[in-house]
Order: sequence, then structure tokens, then C-alpha cells
Amino acid sequence: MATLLKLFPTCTWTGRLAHLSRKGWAQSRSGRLLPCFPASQRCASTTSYLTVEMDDNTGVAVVTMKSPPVNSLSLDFLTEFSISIEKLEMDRKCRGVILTSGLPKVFSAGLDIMEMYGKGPEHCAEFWRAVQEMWLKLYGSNMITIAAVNGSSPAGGCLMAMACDYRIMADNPKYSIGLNETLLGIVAPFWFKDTMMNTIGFRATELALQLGLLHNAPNALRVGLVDELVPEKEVLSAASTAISKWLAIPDHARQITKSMMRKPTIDRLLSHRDQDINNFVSFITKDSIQKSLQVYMERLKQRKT
Ligand SMILES: CCCCCCCCC/C=C/C(=O)SCCNC(=O)CCNC(=O)[C@H](O)C(C)(C)COP(=O)(O)OP(=O)(O)OC[C@H]1O[C@@H](n2cnc3c(N)ncnc32)[C@H](O)[C@@H]1OP(=O)(O)O
Repeated sequence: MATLLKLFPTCTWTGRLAHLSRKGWAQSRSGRLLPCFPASQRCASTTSYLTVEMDDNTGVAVVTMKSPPVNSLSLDFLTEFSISIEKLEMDRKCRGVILTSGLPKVFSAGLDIMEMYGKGPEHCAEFWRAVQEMWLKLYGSNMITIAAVNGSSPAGGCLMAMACDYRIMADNPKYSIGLNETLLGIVAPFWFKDTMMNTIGFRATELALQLGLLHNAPNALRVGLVDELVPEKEVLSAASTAISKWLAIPDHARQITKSMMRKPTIDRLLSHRDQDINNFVSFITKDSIQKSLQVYMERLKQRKT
């Protein structure tokens, strides 16, 4: 309860979480206790990093990421994100999610580099499990998921967008999206690679990953990394229009089809999850990799001066 109050401090779904009776709780598939809300309520909740606005009429929740300055994916952010998606997954009325950014110019800067720099193996392992969990929740969601990419979206940000069913990006050539890990001297893990291959195909992924390509918006559309470009101000409304087409499909048919397409990729991570964490920890804690991260961060900061 204390954790939930921390995570959902300004929850306005039916009143404050503290007022929820025991009856108002439900157990998630992973055994976690989560708040469960009556059928006819309109819902809006704010956590430290996310705003979730649920429209009961459409069955669509808009999840807005707000972690200044660049929505980098820290351990706390990822934990909140996974809990929020799980909560929506359990809400029978929620059929779709639009994921967007509440910050100017950036959808998400990807993994918080500071979570991987100068940290011990235990922290790195916990962080990586949270990264895996975010992807498992989003890529494996039964809900319709639309990324409204209203800014740049490198690396982990691109992974988040690719984990959705459909991507709409702001038509701004200054915004870029891609898996740029090699530019940092690190390597996109196999499930990042699989997700990209499932999205844009083998050859385009091979090029993109080795070169660490960050595609500007027009190129992202050309390679199929995003599905639509729209004027910046219209990203959210275009996402609403797009999701209405998906909502017209019977859920069970769409969900089984989605699972058929994605399950082999998800199972591959699930069956190698601990090994993937061990690989990450031994890779990221190497002196040479730490040095690469340090140089990259310094370059990022120098760009400003
Ligand atoms: C074998 C296999 C095993 C596994 C091997 C390991 C696999 C690891 C997989 C890794 C996946 C990743 O996502 S790695 C993360 C990759 N991400 C990136 O390369 C993004 C880098 N950031 C950017 O390009 C830009 O910041 C961008 C997002 C476009 C926004 O540009 P802006 O000009 O608006 O903002 P900036 O001035 O650059 O940034 C504002 C501040 O945020 C900081 N900042 C920016 N991105 C940050 C980030 N990702 N993490 C932390 N801090 C970040 C900057 O340093 C600034 O800090 P101050 O100067 O203090 O204000």
C-alpha cells in the first residue's frame, strides 16, 4: 500500500488510494495487489513520471511520459511504467493505450545512461530486469498500443515505440529515432534486435544496428520504422483516429493474431532472461565499456557549450 501511494500520489480515479476498501483490490497475474476501480468511473491518475488518462467511452488510455529533461528510462521510471501498463491491462474497460511524451522535442532519450555508469553489478542487474519487464509488458500487451512519437526517440525510446502496434511520428526532420547503441560503444541486445527485425526486416535492421542509425522522421517513414508522419500538433489526434480503426476489430481475434506474431520473440527472452541479465551485467561493468559511456556522456554535455 505504501508503495502504491508513493507511485500513485495524486490518483483521482475514485478518490484517494488510501480510501480504497479491501474489496477495491485485485491481484495481478504476477501476484501483485493493484487497485481495481468500479465500471463506470472516468479515470485519471498521475504518478511521478506518468499521467494516465482513461476515457471510459472509448476504452482508450493516454499514457503521457513526463520525466524532465528527456524522459530517460531510469529504474524508478521503468518500475512505474510497468505497473501502470499492468494496471491498465487488468482494467477490463481499457482496450487501447496511446503512449506519448509530455515534454517538448523528446519522446524518450532511451535508457538512463547514469543507471549504467559507475554502478555495481547488483544495481545493474535490477535495472536490466526492469528494462526487460517494460518491454515484456508493452510488446506482450493484449491492448492496442499506439506510439504518438512527438519528439526524438533514440535507443530504448525507439524500443518502446517499436514495442507498440503502430507508430505515428511528428513530421519534423530534427527529430530522430533508431537504435544507436553502437555509437555509445555498446551493443543492442538480441531482443532489441528481434523487435527491430520484426518491424523493418533483416537487411534494414542489419544496417541500422551496425551503423547505429538514427533516422530522421522522413527516413523513419521510408524504412517503416514509423507508420505515419503528421504535423507536430496533430500527433495525438492522429493517434486517436488511428486507434479507432483498431478498436473496430474484435478484441479476441486481434489479440490472438498479435500473440501469434509476437510470442516466439517474447518466449525467446523469457527462456533466457537470467542469462540476458548476466550478459548485460558482465558487459556493462567492463572498464572499457564504462569508459565508452563516460566519453559519450561528456560529448552529450559538450554539445551544449
Ligand atoms: C552483449 C549485449 C549486452 C547488453 C549491452 C547493453 C545494452 C544497453 C542498451 C542501451 C539502450 C539505451 O537506451 S542507451 C541510451 C541511448 N540514448 C541516447 O544516446 C540519447 C542521448 N541523448 C540525446 O541524443 C539528446 O539528449 C536528445 C534525447 C536528442 C535530446 O536532446 P536535447 O538537446 O533536447 O537535450 P540534451 O541537452 O542533449 O539533454 C538534456 C540533459 O539530459 C541528459 N541526457 C540525455 N540523454 C540521456 C540519457 N539517455 N541518459 C541520461 N541522461 C541523458 C543530457 O546529458 C543533459 O544533461 P545535463 O547536461 O546535465 O542537462
